[in-house]
Amino acid sequence: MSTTIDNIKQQIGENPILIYMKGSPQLPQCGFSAQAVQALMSCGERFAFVNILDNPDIRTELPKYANWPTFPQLWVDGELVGGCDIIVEMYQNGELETLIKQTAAKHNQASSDA
Ligand SMILES: N[C@@H](CCC(=O)N[C@@H](CS)C(=O)NCC(=O)O)C(=O)O
Ligand code: FES
Repeated sequence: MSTTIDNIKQQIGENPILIYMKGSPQLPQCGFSAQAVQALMSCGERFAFVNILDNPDIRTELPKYANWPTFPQLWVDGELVGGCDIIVEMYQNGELETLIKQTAAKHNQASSDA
């Protein structure tokens, strides 16, 4: 039987750009998730999302695993980048787009080499 933590690890391992949020990118259910996903979408690359309102176990377990108490959470290349404040700040200073574009390019390269 796979545990919630196994599930989380698999999601983080398989998706180089992944946001845990409340609601969906098209219909965020909280202003923090809305701001964060808007910044992420502005970077123009594909990303995965998990709606934690549909996944109460992940909502409970991920903050402990991540050592980060709140949502949204942006994970890039298996590492926690941060929540809304950090994402918006990185978007405003250009770091988010650089990180997202580099990550997308790296993984597109990896899959075309495979
Ligand atoms: N300052 C936080 C704002 C996010 C936040 O406070 N999220 C709260 C309200 S949406 C949260 O996730 N609480 C835990 C929960 O709802 O499970 C950030 O930068 O991400
Ligand atoms: S759901 Fe109330 S602040 Fe995010």
